[in-house]
Amino acid sequence: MPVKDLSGTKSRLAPVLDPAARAGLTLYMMGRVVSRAREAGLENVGVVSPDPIVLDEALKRGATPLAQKSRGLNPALEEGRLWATKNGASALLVLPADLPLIEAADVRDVLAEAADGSPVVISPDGARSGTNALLLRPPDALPFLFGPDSFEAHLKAARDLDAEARVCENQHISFDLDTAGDLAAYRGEGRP
Ligand SMILES: Nc1nc2c(ncn2[C@@H]2O[C@H](COP(=O)(O)OP(=O)(O)OP(=O)(O)O)[C@@H](O)[C@H]2O)c(=O)[nH]1
Ligand SMILES: C[C@H](OP(=O)(O)O)C(=O)O
Repeated sequence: MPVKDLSGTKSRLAPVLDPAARAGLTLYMMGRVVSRAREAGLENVGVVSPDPIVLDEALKRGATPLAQKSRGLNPALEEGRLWATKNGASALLVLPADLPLIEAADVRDVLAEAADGSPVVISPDGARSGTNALLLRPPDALPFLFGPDSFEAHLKAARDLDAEARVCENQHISFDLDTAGDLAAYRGEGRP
């Protein structure tokens, strides 16, 4: 799980939340995603971040803190991938921190999609433009192409590599909390 520096996190929410609230929201969401991932039975959860407060929270939640040395999301994920392969992982699941509706059953949904040996499973965001979960088996099955239109980019990379990619449509995973509109929708669900 990649988590940005708390001072820069959730910048699209700046019009509606002050910096402390954006940091608090990020810590809350990441802690929750770590716990749900562990509940789903993932053997090892690693959190890659340059932020010591994030890494401390990761440790408290039972994840392995990975101090990010590079800059940017995809390089951060490469650091996570290196950690996973060094530890003998047969598969790697990338989950962002900002999935406030995710439950253990949703994580299991993604894992189940790969149960018959499919090397790539992708869960898109609600607009089908972003990638909200990416399961790779083995961990180097695809390059990381997070950023604008990453859903299509990951599908294309799989096609180019002749790797079968499954799409896991999951309502909870499709909801990433990015904008003021997302925050309003989240609050509308009666969430804290
Ligand atoms: N370690 C690390 N994680 C990142 C980086 N950039 C984004 N992330 C994480 O990647 C996931 C998706 O991030 P985004 O939605 O692009 O960024 P965000 O900070 O949540 O929101 P914005 O600032 O509004 O883009 C979140 O878990 C982020 O914390 C980075 O440079 N390093
Ligand atoms: C990084 C990006 O996430 P978003 O910024 O769209 O939440 C993506 O899904 O590739």
